[in-house]
Amino acid sequence: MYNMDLFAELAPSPINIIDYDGIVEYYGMMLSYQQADDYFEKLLTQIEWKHDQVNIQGQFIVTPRKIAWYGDQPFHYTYSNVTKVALPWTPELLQLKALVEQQTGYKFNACLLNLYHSGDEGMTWHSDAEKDLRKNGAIASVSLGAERKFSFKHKHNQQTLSVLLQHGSLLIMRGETQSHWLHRLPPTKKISTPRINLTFRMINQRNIT
Ligand SMILES: O=C(O)CCC(=O)C(=O)O
Ligand SMILES: [Fe+2]
Repeated sequence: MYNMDLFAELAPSPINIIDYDGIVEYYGMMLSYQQADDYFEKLLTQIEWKHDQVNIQGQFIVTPRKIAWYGDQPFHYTYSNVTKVALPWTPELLQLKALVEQQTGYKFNACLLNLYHSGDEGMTWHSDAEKDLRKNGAIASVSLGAERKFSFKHKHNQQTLSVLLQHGSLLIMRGETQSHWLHRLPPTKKISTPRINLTFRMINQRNIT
């Protein structure tokens, strides 16, 4: 019998967003709408959200966006010149991690979460290639809440491509994507509701206190 509460069926094969210099696969909805709503509510209240602190060209900036960093061990993760230490997994994060690993076939040992309170908040062009991350490791991105546009820009030819990240969807960036492409979450006036994003990552094991 078809059960609406089961995890939504994935497209038989994910759609590749970029055709060269890396692989970005959009799987569409990984969770049913109800499950996505439930995870959104739980993560919103249970995650230890903190405003992100970044240091850009000597300027210490506190972002309106909130973040959290979780992992198998107290991994250190430094980006924008600020180091974060991973908190232990929550049950919901472990469930989502297991699901993502099952769907993608990759293993992850840490997760960076972002909370964008509205369309006013986004993330500027960057690639996720810090030395703490496994080189060319896969990064799996789960989206919950407001549907937002996610864009890629090639570092040399400036080609730009975008995908809409649905509530409960899964996207994976792998291969040489981070070496050749930047990505961003553009701010938009059209959206006033919040979005949570989880990026499951593979941190090098030596990055422990
Ligand atoms: O919010 C997103 O979809 C992307 C977040 C991102 O690129 C990051 O955390 O590195
Ligand atoms: Fe990123």
